[in-house]
Amino acid sequence: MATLIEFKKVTKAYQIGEVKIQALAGVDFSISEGEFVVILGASGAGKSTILNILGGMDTASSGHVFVGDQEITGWSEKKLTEYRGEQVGFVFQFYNLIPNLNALENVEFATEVCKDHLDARDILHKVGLANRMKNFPSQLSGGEQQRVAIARAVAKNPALLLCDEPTGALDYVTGKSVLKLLQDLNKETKTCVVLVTHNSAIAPMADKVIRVKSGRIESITINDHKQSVEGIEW
Ligand SMILES: Nc1ncnc2c1ncn2[C@@H]1O[C@H](COP(=O)(O)OP(=O)(O)OP(=O)(O)O)[C@@H](O)[C@H]1O
Repeated sequence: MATLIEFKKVTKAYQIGEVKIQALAGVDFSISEGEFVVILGASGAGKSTILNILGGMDTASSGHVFVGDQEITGWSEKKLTEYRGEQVGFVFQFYNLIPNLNALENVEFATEVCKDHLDARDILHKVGLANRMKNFPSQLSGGEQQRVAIARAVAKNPALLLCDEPTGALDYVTGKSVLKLLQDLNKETKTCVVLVTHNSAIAPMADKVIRVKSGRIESITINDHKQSVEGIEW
C-alpha cells in the first residue's frame, strides 16, 4: 500500500506566559492508504496534538507533515481550511451536531461544501439510521448521535477519517457498536481511519498501533492478524 501520511521529526510547543509546554518532542511515523490506525497513550501524552496537526487544525512548531504527495507544514490558513473541508472527516467524543437540524440535514449541511461528497441518505442507511433521518439530535441516543456524526464525516468522502476518543461518552455496548461501524466503514470504503484513545484494549482491532508517551513515540506495532471488534473484550 502507498504511504498516505508521514510525520518527520514533528515537534509542538505551547508557550503559556513564561512556561513552555513541549506537547510533541520529535515524532516520526507513517500511515499507509486504507490503514486503520490506533494512537494510544495516557492523558497528556500528545495524542490529540498529533491528530490536530494531521487534520490541519493546528500546526507543527518544527518538522514535516506529508499527506499524499503534499507537504502540509507551512500551508496558509486558506489552504488548510480547504484541506480540512475536502480531505478530512472528524469525529469527536462529543458529537457536535447542530441541534436545530435533523439527522439528514446535519449530514447534508456538512457535504454542501464538498465537491466529491457521497449521498447523505445512503450513508445514513449504512450507519443504521434509515428510519431516524428526520429526527433531531435531542431525539436520538448518544450512540445514534455519534452515528450521525460519523455519517457526516464519511459523507464528505474524505481521504482521512480522524476520530478523537469517539466512544468516550458512550457505554460499553454502544461504544463497541460505534467501533464496529468504524471498522466496517474502513473495510468497505478503504478510507484511512486514525483513532485516538487511551483504551489499550482496542489495539487488536487496528492494522497499526502507535503508542505515544510524553510527546514521543514509544512504539509502533503492526497487527498481522487484526481482530474484529466483536472478538475483543475489555
Ligand atoms: N492549546 C494548548 N495550549 C497549551 N497546552 C496545550 C494545548 N493543547 C495541548 N496542550 C498540552 O500539550 C500536552 C499534550 O496534550 P494532548 O491534548 O495532545 O494530550 P492527549 O494525549 O490527547 O491527552 P488526553 O487523552 O487527556 O486528551 C499536554 O500537556 C497539554 O496540556
